Amino acid sequence: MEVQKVIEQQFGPVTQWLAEMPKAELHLHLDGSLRAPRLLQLAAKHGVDLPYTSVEEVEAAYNFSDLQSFLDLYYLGASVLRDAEDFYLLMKDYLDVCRQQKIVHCEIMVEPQTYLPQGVDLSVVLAGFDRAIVEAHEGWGQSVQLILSFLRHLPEADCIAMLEAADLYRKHFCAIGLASAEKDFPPANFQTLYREAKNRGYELTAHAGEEGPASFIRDALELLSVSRIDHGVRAVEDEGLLDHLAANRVPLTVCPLSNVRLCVYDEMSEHRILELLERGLCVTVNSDDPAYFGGDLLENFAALESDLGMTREQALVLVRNGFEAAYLPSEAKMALDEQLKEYLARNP
Ligand SMILES: Nc1ncnc2[nH]cnc12
Ligand SMILES: [Zn+2]
Repeated sequence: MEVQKVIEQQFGPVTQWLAEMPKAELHLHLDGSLRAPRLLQLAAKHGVDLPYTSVEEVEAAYNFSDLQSFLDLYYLGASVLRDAEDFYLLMKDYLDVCRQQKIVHCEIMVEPQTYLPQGVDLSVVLAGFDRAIVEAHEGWGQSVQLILSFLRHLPEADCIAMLEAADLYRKHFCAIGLASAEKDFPPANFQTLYREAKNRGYELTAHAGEEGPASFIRDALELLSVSRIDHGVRAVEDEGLLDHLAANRVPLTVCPLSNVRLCVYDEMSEHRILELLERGLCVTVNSDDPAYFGGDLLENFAALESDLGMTREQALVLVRNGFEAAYLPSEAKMALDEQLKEYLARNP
């Protein structure tokens, strides 16, 4: 079926309006965009033994009880990525989604520590990524930035060693981030890493307040000096923090489908994203790990429309927040706003 028909049948009117609207996605782990068919293809190519043999078996396994139960399969999946062609295909598949869903600017989390057990060097990873990024940029003007994301279940010293190894490739990354298991690995453990990254001129973001408490969001802001928070939904537990986030327009890159699939909320109807929006926080919508959580960016917006009654006005503010929160110079943000204005003039 052609894409337009699928959109009309699957989505409500607000999401249909969003489908062709220029948008940004700021919270996307590239390993989390590795879909079952590609996963199986690469596993076969490299002779990697996985506990599944069909797309159906892979998707049946994606039934999570918490963040760790997801991470176990996520790192297993990423272990099939071995050579530059694999990384090219991984990036190309996601950038094709960007083209289909009108994600005109994306900021993608890359986690080189994940590939070290397989002996894959950052130069191999970036060679594959670069080829796909150049093709998408030249092909349809895709704007892409990479975030060098660290794994917080590993010692800080290992993260600093990776930061130093990435010095050779500094120009490829706009920011650093901090991902993986949150509860036992607080922001306070990574102060030297963040200080070193700041000295190198990186923008700073970190996952905080996904499974961890609101105090981790405060700590990420105060101890790590981050300018953006990935997830941050548990800020709702701290009124003073909500006031601070709103007053300072600190962006939260929220991932609704992820939060339900990882049991942060039992149901989408319990999600608080629209309350945060109405309170003046700079919340944005993102897909996190779309291959695992049942939807790309547009499906995340669709869930807000169907389960929370997101209005057109709210949808537009969420899209504008995505541009505001991007790690882009102001001229580039103005160009995105211009594209949005043109779309709105044609599709009021
Ligand atoms: N939702 C998530 N939280 C923490 N680390 C992640 N890595 C990939 N997805 C993640
Ligand atoms: Zn994430």
